[in-house]
Amino acid sequence: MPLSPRRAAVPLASSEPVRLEGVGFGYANRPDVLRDINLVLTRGSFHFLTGPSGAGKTSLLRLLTLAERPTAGRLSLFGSDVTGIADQEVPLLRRRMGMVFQDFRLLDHLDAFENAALPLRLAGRRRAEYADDVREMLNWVGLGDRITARPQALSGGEQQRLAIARAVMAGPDLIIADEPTGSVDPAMADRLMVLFQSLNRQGTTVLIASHDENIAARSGATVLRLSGGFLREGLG
Ligand SMILES: Nc1ncnc2c1ncn2[C@@H]1O[C@H](COP(=O)(O)OP(=O)(O)OP(=O)(O)O)[C@@H](O)[C@H]1O
Repeated sequence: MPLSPRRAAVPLASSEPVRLEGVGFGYANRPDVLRDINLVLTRGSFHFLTGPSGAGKTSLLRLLTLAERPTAGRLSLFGSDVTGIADQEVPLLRRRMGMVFQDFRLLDHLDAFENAALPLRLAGRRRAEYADDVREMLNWVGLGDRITARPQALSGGEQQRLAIARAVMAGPDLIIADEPTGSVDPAMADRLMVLFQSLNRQGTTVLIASHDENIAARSGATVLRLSGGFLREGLG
């Protein structure tokens, strides 16, 4: 098995990492993208978010990672109402999340090891404590021989795997991943799913947005579907 991320010893403040009540969202001067979204992700749940291109999957994830604020309704994370949270309060909350973005957002001046180790460094851990774990994780995602490579020297698929390694490295309470297997082949996609599932079994709440309804169905996770701005459960 891949990893045994050291989870924080502190108990979770809430058994509901995510709660949306009547949440709406729209970009300026455009029709609303999300309407009356009601969703609770309980601790240790695993959900896929599907829906056609443009349905609002990324927009919903951007609300959850606090890159955007709802234009209606109420959003709570880890038991706190964050609907109107101030920007300066966001980084601390984000430390409890592992985020995989569609454009990866790796740091170009850091090599693969340092990128993957970033959440551990931010958590104040010492390199000697985490170096073996980081190497083990990079091996697991197939980057064992690319440890000293900078992101710009990695292929799209390798960057995606590195972004996932970074997101899961510190054993976050909540993983929010946007098309995390979009740039890898099916065998690697299944391997990466094992990583998410292994963390999920340890209590991490996982939400993955994906076009790939096959991988969603195979995962056995609850599937949520966005269509016309509304959310419903189930495939198709
Ligand atoms: N920054 C923005 N400003 C204005 N409109 C936006 C912005 N980002 C997205 N949109 C629009 O919001 C709608 C939802 O986009 P979003 O990226 O959330 O969909 P998606 O389901 O993630 O799509 P995809 O599967 O193609 O990534 C689309 O109509 C899109 O054009």
